[in-house]
Amino acid sequence: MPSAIPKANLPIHDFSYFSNSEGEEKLKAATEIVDAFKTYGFVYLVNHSISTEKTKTLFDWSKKFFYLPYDERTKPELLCPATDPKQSGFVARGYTPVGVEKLPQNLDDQGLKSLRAVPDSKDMFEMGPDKGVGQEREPNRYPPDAVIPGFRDFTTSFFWDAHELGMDILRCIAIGLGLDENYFVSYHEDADNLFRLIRYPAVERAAIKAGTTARTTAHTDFGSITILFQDDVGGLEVEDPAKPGTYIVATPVQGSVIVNVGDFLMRWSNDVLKSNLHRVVEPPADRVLSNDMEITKERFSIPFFVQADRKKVVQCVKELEGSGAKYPPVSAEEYLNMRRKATFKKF
Ligand SMILES: O=C(O)CCC(=O)C(=O)O
Ligand SMILES: [Fe+2]
Repeated sequence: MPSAIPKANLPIHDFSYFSNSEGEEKLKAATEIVDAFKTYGFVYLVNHSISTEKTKTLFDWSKKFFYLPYDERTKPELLCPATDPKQSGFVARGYTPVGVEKLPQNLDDQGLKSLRAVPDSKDMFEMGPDKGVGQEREPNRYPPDAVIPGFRDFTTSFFWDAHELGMDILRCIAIGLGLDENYFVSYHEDADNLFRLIRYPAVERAAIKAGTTARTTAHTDFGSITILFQDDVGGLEVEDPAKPGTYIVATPVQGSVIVNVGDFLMRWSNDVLKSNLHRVVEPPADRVLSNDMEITKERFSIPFFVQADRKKVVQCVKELEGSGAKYPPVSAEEYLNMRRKATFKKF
């Protein structure tokens, strides 16, 4: 007997119903998950292929990294190239200090300037694949093994577990949309994904409330899908499609991953799948350290951005065209570079 599915404010599904079934059963499980992506753009999955134990160990490694001395994290060879004005690439690898990335809500947003005036209070460590075109284009930037022994091996192994889970989810989406199960997977052969460890430092609650600092302002993700691991602090919210401008609290659910559709896949699906706005706000009151200042707890989260092979050109899926394709063909490279360019402060 599978155990009861925990409760959440957004759809939550037992992924083993998809992974461990065939035929009609599999189709039913996939259709339910795809329905959630059509409506909310977000779904929680429990009983997926990555164990709670391994995820917990990943968070332990993330803490170890962010607790390294500041000088170790900010060595020039470790800093993300996108933070360096002399570099032309927009490739995320290595360490990004607090205040550099600002996720825009919308590329044409008139308010982008004022949004950017409020720094996102977070720092990040990002990795790509350890082999293949993604690695050749921009090698990973790790601290020396002597500084944090085992970090590189563990995160590399986790990268491939998350990639496999991503491919299973893309199969599920394809089946749920009535397509060949490898329709999307065949555009993700390079595993050119982005794996991001985030630390939101403890901040004054009043500052988040007053809007003088933010955790992550409202944005959509760029890629195909995002698989998010979060700790138990909370703060993630997803826009309520029934009431735009209001948000649903995406409470932490142990052992789950939160999966969301990115803009690239939304475009590719001719807007059948929804890429939805989300943000990270102050955590609930009980996650505030009790002292005079009301400092919110430090929060750790780990998104894994599944991204398509850069050279492949996608056009709106024929079967989803309805009364016509809404977008011209685009290569993943063109699209992702365009989005990334708008993300970093210096550009
Ligand atoms: O920290 C989180 O929970 C979400 C982060 C996020 O949305 C992102 O990095 O795109
Ligand atoms: Fe996001």
